[in-house]
Amino acid sequence: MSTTVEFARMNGLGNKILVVDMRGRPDKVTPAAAVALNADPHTEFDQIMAIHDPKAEGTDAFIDILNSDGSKAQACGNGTRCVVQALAAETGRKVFTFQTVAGILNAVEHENGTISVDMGRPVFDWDKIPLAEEFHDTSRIELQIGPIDNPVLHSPSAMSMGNPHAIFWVDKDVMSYDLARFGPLLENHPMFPERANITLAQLTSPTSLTTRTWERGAGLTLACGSAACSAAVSAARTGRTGRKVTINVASAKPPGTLSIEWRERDDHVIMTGPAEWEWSGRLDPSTGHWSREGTREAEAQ
Ligand SMILES: N[C@@H](CCC[C@H](N)C(=O)O)C(=O)O
Repeated sequence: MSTTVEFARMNGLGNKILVVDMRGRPDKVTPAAAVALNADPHTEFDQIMAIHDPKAEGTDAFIDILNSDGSKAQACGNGTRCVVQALAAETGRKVFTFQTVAGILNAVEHENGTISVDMGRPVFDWDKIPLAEEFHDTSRIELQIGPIDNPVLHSPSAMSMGNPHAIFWVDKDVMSYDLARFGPLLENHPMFPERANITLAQLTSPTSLTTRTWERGAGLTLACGSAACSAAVSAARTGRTGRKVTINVASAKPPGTLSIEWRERDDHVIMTGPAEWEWSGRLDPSTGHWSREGTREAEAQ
């Protein structure tokens, strides 16, 4: 078994993704390798999407997801679109079914290059999100940050999109909040026993929102797909919008949007947006040592 595997540096609206091809091997990308890759400015990332051989009949691959701190994530919308684009380019196929620890995901690449992922059903039960306290209605839970009589952020919607999310609705530009300061406090708040992804959302029209996210295990990111799905669901659940919205991801690079539909017939959330390949290389999944294909840098590594 070779010590190195192929990987691609990709992004979904700027969310930094490493797609690692682990097919045909029994080992995994280790947390130590993830931390080492993230420590290098050339390979720093938000999530690793490790593609493994399928474990269940009818699926194309098992996807193992790691955050940049080496922890595991159950879902990654932007990363899933990157995996679809990589496998579509390799195989010429357009339709894929993946398995993750959170369940089965169906995805399709459209003629215009955008990719739709069926992210499944959101979960609202407090103990499944999970929250530390019982809430009958998780569309608006008791939680606030800032002065007690004038909180900066308060009453988020909580849900699981496979992974835990808290959506704080704000009236001002999402970029005007000090999310780098509040993000870690809220991610690690005792209310979230498995930590949480923290999103600020602003309603910009009856069919559009702007979002900005502090990711569990990765920090401030340029974009987060499962957070955009959660914001869309929260918007519909709290009566702010209908079930189809455009999400303007505030810090996306290049600027861009996601279309989200919380489908009426089965409550599945369908996310549609772009993915972009940047460069490819090889890495050692146990140490994170890497080389870039076709460059001198590769030989120097
Ligand atoms: N960037 C992702 C979400 C990543 C997972 C998250 N950090 C977690 O630990 O739950 C996306 O696009 O959904």
